[in-house]
Order: sequence, then structure tokens, then C-alpha cells
Amino acid sequence: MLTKTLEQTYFVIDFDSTFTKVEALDVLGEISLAAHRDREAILEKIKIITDRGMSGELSLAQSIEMRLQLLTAHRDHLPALIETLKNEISDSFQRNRHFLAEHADQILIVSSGFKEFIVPIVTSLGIKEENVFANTFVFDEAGNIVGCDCENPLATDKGKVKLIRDLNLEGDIYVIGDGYTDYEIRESGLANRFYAFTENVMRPKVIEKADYVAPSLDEFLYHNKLNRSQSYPKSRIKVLLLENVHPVAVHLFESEGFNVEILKGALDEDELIEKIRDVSILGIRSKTQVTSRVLENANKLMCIGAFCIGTNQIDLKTCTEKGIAVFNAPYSNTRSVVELAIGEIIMLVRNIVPKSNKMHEGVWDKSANNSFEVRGKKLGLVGYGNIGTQLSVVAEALGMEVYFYDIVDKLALGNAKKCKTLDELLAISDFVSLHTDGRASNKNLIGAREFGLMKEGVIFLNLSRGHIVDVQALVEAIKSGRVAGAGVDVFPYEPKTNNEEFINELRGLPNVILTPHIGGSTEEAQENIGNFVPGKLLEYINNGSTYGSVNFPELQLPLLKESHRLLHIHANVPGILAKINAIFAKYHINIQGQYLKTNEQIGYVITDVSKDYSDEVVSELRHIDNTIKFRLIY
Ligand SMILES: NC(=O)C1=CN([C@@H]2O[C@H](COP(=O)(O)OP(=O)(O)OC[C@H]3O[C@@H](n4cnc5c(N)ncnc54)[C@H](O)[C@@H]3O)[C@@H](O)[C@H]2O)C=CC1
Ligand SMILES: O=C(O)CCC(=O)C(=O)O
Repeated sequence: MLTKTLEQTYFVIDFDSTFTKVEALDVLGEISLAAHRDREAILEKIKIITDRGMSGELSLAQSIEMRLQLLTAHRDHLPALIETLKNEISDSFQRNRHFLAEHADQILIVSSGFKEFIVPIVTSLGIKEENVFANTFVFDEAGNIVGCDCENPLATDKGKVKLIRDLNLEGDIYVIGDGYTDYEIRESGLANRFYAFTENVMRPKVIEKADYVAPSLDEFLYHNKLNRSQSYPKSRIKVLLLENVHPVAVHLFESEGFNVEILKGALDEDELIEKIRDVSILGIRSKTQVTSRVLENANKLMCIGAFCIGTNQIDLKTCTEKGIAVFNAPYSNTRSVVELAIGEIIMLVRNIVPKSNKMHEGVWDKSANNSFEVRGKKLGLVGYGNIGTQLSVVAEALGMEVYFYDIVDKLALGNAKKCKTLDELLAISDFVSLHTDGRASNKNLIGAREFGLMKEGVIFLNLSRGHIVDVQALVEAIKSGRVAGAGVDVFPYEPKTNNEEFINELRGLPNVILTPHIGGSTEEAQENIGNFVPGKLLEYINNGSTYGSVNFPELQLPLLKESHRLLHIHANVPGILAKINAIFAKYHINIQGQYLKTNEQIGYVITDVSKDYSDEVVSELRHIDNTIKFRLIY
């Protein structure tokens, strides 16, 4: 029996596609029809019937009957179905199992599905068996499922309405579900609110009827100020991913329940200013310029992921001042750049591009003139970081002699030789390849003077950043023959999308390979980046860890267990830690763990405390002078 108390709220929750991610009868069909030769066609029919039933196009009785006929299922199929469903419980229900158990007396599962599989699933999360209202199967003597218990109101149209009316519950009723039959309870006047649950499916006809749309159970709990597993529902946190980042990244954010928007191209400053206002997590590649003007309008922004190596497109100083953590992927695409550089050096020194072009015009020009091996030639690397060093190793394996110049004293790998000055390197090299970072001071690092120092007939590559080379000087050097071949992947101005024309003085020059900034664009690299960067951003959002951040003090934090974590970002001035701890002392709060790291601009203090503390503590922490950002996670 249900315990009914006045002023009580009942939570009426649907099962299929709400409590679980799937429709159980669809899954049962996959099991029962596993060996059927028309399996796919029948499953498709079942899905269509399910959807038509859910959106109110078919009567419920019709939909159940039609599906059961098509299923040809047996009692022996049920254990496999239950096993599958256990792994398909909706993420936000899994996360909030404590809510379900804590409010077991008030939670009713009301479904036109079947108790035989619903009860084992929902009771595993603490829901009471007697609070499950659903149909039951009818079996024949051989154990085949041949129908359902027709006496049950849930097997009939408006069955949920009839059931709730018969229960005669005293108190408020909130319905959470994805289907039209869930809305009908509200329509009948029996429920106070209907929450359209969209974590697994979105049914426009249902959404338009809802009092609220709940993309997750967290959202429902947040909306009703009920205890929940997340301090703030992720569905309220907007993630904006630009420049066609790999789908794996989109999936990672979506599966955590974030509200994700993706755009194929980059946005210009004004467009980004418009978009950024309600964005908390921004993902970009190399083209999007995150300027101080953009950041001025980014008051919700918590972190930025550069889905690439370079972060020169981001105003890091302003990000730090505003407490926005920036992460990149320092290693994921390095190998791809190295392979392209090697390929281009070989193609250029063999004069393959003009030869290939001629062949396409029908010209057979077999000759060894101006074609050389790379073996024994001197490769000069400007910048000996992650890419420069890797290229050094691979080039040596091909028999090249490697020289490098870096502004930082770097360990020479293999037999590579360090040059004391850039001029020395340029004068000695047969091939010059640029691999410096894109800091502003590297603008026009290679100009007319530097080309003048290079050997006659040098092969020149820039796969680093466009502004590092004075393009007009390169054009002159190519025309004069000083540079015999060039591979250029990066340009001072690059088109924002694939629809924009590429305009550059290098177009049309002989033995020049032009590529559209694809040094790091391989399937492997993009998938690596697509996993790596969201991993960093999620660690920061979920846990506060900043390990690998390019602008924040780096902290690798332990996982949060049975406590709340308070994260305080402040300007790096003396005395803030003392002020934070004075507040904890004033309110007698026991600190379970505390971490502090600073850099020149900011300090980052993380304090883990037990769950019982008052709102005043949070308010006082937020109002400490020089606080930049404060947040709380649990
Ligand atoms: N074309 C593409 O698709 C890609 C381009 N890149 C670009 O390649 C470049 C190198 O990347 P990583 O090796 O990962 O960077 P890194 O940061 O590991 O190495 C850069 C090195 O350049 C050195 N350096 C900086 N300024 C210098 C100067 N003026 N003279 C000599 N050395 C200088 C630094 O000390 C550092 O050792 C970056 O600009 C990056 O953005 C990276 C990946 C893909
Ligand atoms: O693939 C991209 O968008 C940019 C690659 C790049 O230049 C980088 O990783 O720094």
C-alpha cells in the first residue's frame, strides 16, 4: 500500500526511454527475433509502432497488441532483456539513485510496459516493487508471450489517467516522462506539472505540451530544489564547439549531459561576441580568435579547449585575469605534422609537383635534372620543441644530417647538432623547416634578410604559423631561385570556412606545395585530440584539476568523495588563503583537504569540506576582495 500524507508530492515516472535509455519492447524484439530472417524489417516496424504510440498517433492498446504480435517472444527471452536493460538505465537516474531511494515512498513508476522486466530494473535503484504500476504479460502453456492482461487499465487508452485517478493520491503530482500518455495525466487535471524528459528522445508533440522540459533528472531535481548528485545540472551548461572538431568530442560532452552546439566553421569576432554570452565551455581550433573583446562578453565562460597545439589565437592573459582556464592538445597531432613535412621535403627536392602537373597536361619529361635524394642533406630545424624533435629523429632515420636552432637550450636527440644562432642554421641547411610556436614576437622571424642568408636552391617549409614568415619576401626568394621549392601549410590570413576563397601571393608559383592548414589534420590526430581536450575540460569542470592548462596554475586533484569542493580563483595578492581559512574557522568548518597553487597572475585554492555548511560561507568566500571566480562542485 502507498503511504499517503497530506502536502506530499508524488513523482510519477515513466519507464521506457525515461528511466531507461531504450524502449524495452524494441530490445526484446532484438533478442526474440535474433535468428529471424526478416529481423531488421520487423524491428523497424516495431520501432515505428512505438513512436506512433508515443506521439499519440496510435491508441495505446493498438500499439501494444501490434508490437506483441510482431515480437514472437518467449519467457526464456526475459533474463537477457533484463540484463540488457540494467546497462541501459538513463545516466541521470543512475547518478541520482540516492534521490530515488530516499524518496521511495513518493516515487511511482507508471508505465504501459511490463512488470516482468520493469520491477527488477527499478527496484535495483531502490524503488519499491509495490509502487510499480505496469502491465503483465500473458503466456501460453509453452511459455510464449501471447498478449497482456487486458483487465489492467494501463493496457487501455488513457490508462495512465485511469490509474492515477483510481490511486486517489493526496498531494501534488509531478509527472516525468517522454511520451504523450505521460502528458495525458497532466491534461486530465490530475497532475500539477508535466516534465517532458528529453535525455534519450525528443518528441516535439510532447515537448510542446510540457510545463517544463527536463533534459535530465538533474534538471528536474534542480528545478524543484531537491537533493541531487550534481551541484548544477549539466544540461544548463552550454558547450560551443567550433571549426568542425571531431565527433568523438561532441559525443563526450553530450554523454555527460551538457547542452552542446556545434558549428563547422570559425566565427569572426562580432559573431563570437554574440554567441559567447551564455557559453560556459568553448572549443576551437586554430582559426577562431578569442580576443579581449570577445572575452569581455564571456561572463559565463569557465574554460576554453584549443583542439590543436597552438594557443596564440587566444588572449591568454585576459583569460587568466578573468579566471578562464585554457587547455590544448600538445602532442596529439605532432606525428601528423612530421609525416607531412618529410613527405613534402622529398616531393620538393625531387621536383615532383611540376612534373606531376605536366603529366596531367600530357607532357612526358623524364629527366634527373634538379632531382636529389634527401640522404646526406642537411635539414635545419627552427624550433626544437615537440614537432622539431620528432622530425629530427625521423629525418635522421632517412639519412639526413639534422641541425637545429631554438631560443631555449634543448637536448639534441640522436646525432642532431645545435646551432648557436639562427643565422648559422640558415647558412648551413639544404632544407629549412620552421617549427617555432606562434608567439607574437615571432612575427616575420623569416624575412628578406633571412632568405638572403640561406643557400641558393634551399627547400623551405612552414608548417608552424603563417605570421612567422614574411610572405612577400618568400615570394621574391622563390622567384629569384634562392628558394627552389617551398611547402607552406599556414598563412597570415586563412579562410574561415571551406567556402571562402584562398587569396595569397604564393598561388601559382612553381614547385610550391600549398596546403590548407592540414598539417595536423589526419583522422588519427583529430580523434586523439577529440578525446584528449574534452578529457582535460571535463576534469576541470567535474573535479577542478588544471593539470595541462596553458595559463592556470597546474593542480592534479584527487577525486571528490563524500565532500564538497570549493574552488576559489583570485588575483595573486598576499593574504587570500588566510582570508579563506578565516571564514572556514569562523563557521567551524572542518577542512578535509586543501590545495593552493599560484602563478604570476592568479592564485587557485581548492578546499574540500564536509557537506554541512551554510549558504553564508559560500557568500563570504565569493565576496573576498580580489576574488575572480568562485564555484562549488559535488
Ligand atoms: N600546421 C599544422 O597543422 C600544425 C601546426 N602546429 C604548429 O607547429 C608549431 C610547433 O609546434 P610544437 O613543436 O608542438 O611546439 P613547441 O612549443 O613544443 O615547440 C616550439 C619550440 O619553438 C621554440 N621557439 C620559439 N620561438 C623561437 C624562435 N624565435 N627561434 C627559435 N626557436 C623558437 C620554443 O622554444 C620551442 O622549443 C607551433 O606553432 C604549432 O602551433 C602544430 C600542429 C599542427
Ligand atoms: O588543425 C588545426 O585546426 C590546427 C592545427 C594547428 O595548427 C595546431 O595544432 O597548432
